[in-house]
Order: sequence, then structure tokens, then C-alpha cells
Amino acid sequence: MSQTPETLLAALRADPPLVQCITNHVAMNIAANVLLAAGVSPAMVSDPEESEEFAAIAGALTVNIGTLGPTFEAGAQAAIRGAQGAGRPWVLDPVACQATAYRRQVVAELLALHPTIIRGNASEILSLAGEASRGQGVDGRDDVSAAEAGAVRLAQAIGGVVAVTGEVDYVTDGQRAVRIEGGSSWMPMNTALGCSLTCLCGAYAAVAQDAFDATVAALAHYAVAGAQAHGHANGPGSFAPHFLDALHAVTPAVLASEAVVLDAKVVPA
Ligand SMILES: Nc1ncnc2c1ncn2[C@@H]1O[C@H](COP(=O)(O)OP(=O)(O)O)[C@@H](O)[C@H]1O
Ligand SMILES: Cc1ncsc1CCOP(=O)(O)O
Ligand SMILES: [Mg+2]
Repeated sequence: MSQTPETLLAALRADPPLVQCITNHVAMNIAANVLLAAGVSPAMVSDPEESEEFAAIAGALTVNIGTLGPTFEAGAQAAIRGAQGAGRPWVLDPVACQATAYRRQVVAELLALHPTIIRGNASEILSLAGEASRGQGVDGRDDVSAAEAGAVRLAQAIGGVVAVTGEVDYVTDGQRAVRIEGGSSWMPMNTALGCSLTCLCGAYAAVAQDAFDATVAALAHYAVAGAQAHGHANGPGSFAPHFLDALHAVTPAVLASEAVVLDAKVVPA
């Protein structure tokens, strides 16, 4: 039986999980604040000396390749070993994976380790699915709808959940799919909000029975908070603090009444 976003937000707030975030230098501080505002404990622990051990005490692990390098790569591989050994979910954010041969090689290695959830923009998901991508560095430039079929194939290939984010988000586990509406056109003008959302997917995965439900809940929480913040802000600069306030203020009851989660087709059927 599926767990609703409001049930999972209540679980998150009742017993806040510890989330190990291996993320990029740009996102480190922003993502930690997003998780704290949402009611979760972040820990940005990535060095190979300790990342495997730490993964066993965290509720979930998130891996983001935004500012990739050999030490980071070794730290991520070790942490994934630790998370899997402890039976914990891990989430991949394939930042700019289409951009260089090094990124393509590293994401191929990470995909072989079966992430529980992948969260990326449409350009990144198209690239992971082996299709042409118009991504410009870390910024997506493709429509979510163009990446939906690729997301389904990718989810089936990894045996996990794929979330494609943009103006309207799409989430699939290869069998089920939904679209999530909301958010704000100022979100892509704030760096690292996608990376931070990936960390929030980890938080929900730590408390959920099912990774699909967890991903839907994380994206719904973000979409509701983003829409609320948009109503109080004057542009991308003032949006950022209002967004943190809104992530904190959203209650299970608010999520139940304001989240827009619509059933979608699984393409190809
Ligand atoms: N035009 C938009 N309108 C509303 N929400 C958006 C829009 N573009 C992105 N978002 C939201 O911003 C968040 C980050 O998504 P995205 O920008 O796709 O990630 P990334 O930063 O990795 O490229 C998601 O919650 C997504 O729903
Ligand atoms: C600007 C930048 N450069 C390398 S990682 C990064 C942050 C990307 O964040 P997001 O994908 O959430 O926009
Ligand atoms: Mg991104």
C-alpha cells in the first residue's frame, strides 16, 4: 500500500533522519540549509577515509557529481558500499553527465551500482538514457516530456526510481508514473536547488517503505514550498530565503491540501 506525501512528512518530522550528502562545492551549504529547514539532519561527509563507515550510521546516502574529481569518486564508491552493506537507499544526482567523457564514465560506473533513486533535469536524464541532450553544463535545456520515455527505460534498467524535474516533474519506477505540478520559475535561477532536492529525496527515502512514494513526497514538498515562496518573493534573490521558510512551514495538512500529484502514463507502455 502506498504512503502519501503527508504521511511521509509526518514520519520525517517525528523522527528526523540523518542523511549523508556527498555533493558538490556549490551545493554543500545550500543543501544543508534546505534539509535543516525541512526538518532533517544533513552531514556532508565524503572523504574515502570515513565515507563507508559513515554510510552505515546514516539513514540514506546521496551522491552528486557536480564538482567531480578522483578523491570524490573514491569517497562516493566507498560510501555506496557502506550504504548497500547496511541496507540503506542511495540517490544519484548526475549533474552535467552529458558534458565530458570523465562524467560519462563515472555515471556509467555509478549506474552499475543500482541507485535507489536518480534525480536529474531532463537534459541529464536524456543523456543517461542514451539520447541526445541539449544540456548546457549543469543547466537543463530540454523539456521534461522529452525525457519521459527515457526515464521509464532507465528506471527499468536500474530497478529503481527516476525523477525528471523541470516546470512539471515526472517520476517513474518503470511500472508507475506521476506528474507533480507547482514550484516556481525562480527555482532554476537559484543554483543548487536541484542538488538540494536530491538530498531531500534521500531524506524521504530514509523514512519510506517504498522509493517511489519517497520521491513523490520529496518533490511534492518542494513544489508546494516553491509555490508558496513565489507568492512572497519579488525575484530569484528574495525567493531563496522565502523558500527555506516555506520548506519549514509546510505541514502534513498543507501538503495534503496543496500538493498536485497527477497520475501519468508509463511511456512506452
Ligand atoms: N519553470 C519551473 N517552474 C516551476 N518549478 C521549476 C521550474 N524549473 C525547475 N523547477 C523546480 O526546480 C527544482 C529543481 O529542478 P531543476 O531546475 O530541473 O534541477 P537542476 O537544478 O538539477 O537543473 C525542482 O523542484 C523543479 O520542479
Ligand atoms: C553551478 C554548478 N557547477 C558545478 S555543480 C553546480 C551546481 C548545480 O546545481 P543544480 O544542478 O542544482 O542547479
Ligand atoms: Mg542539477
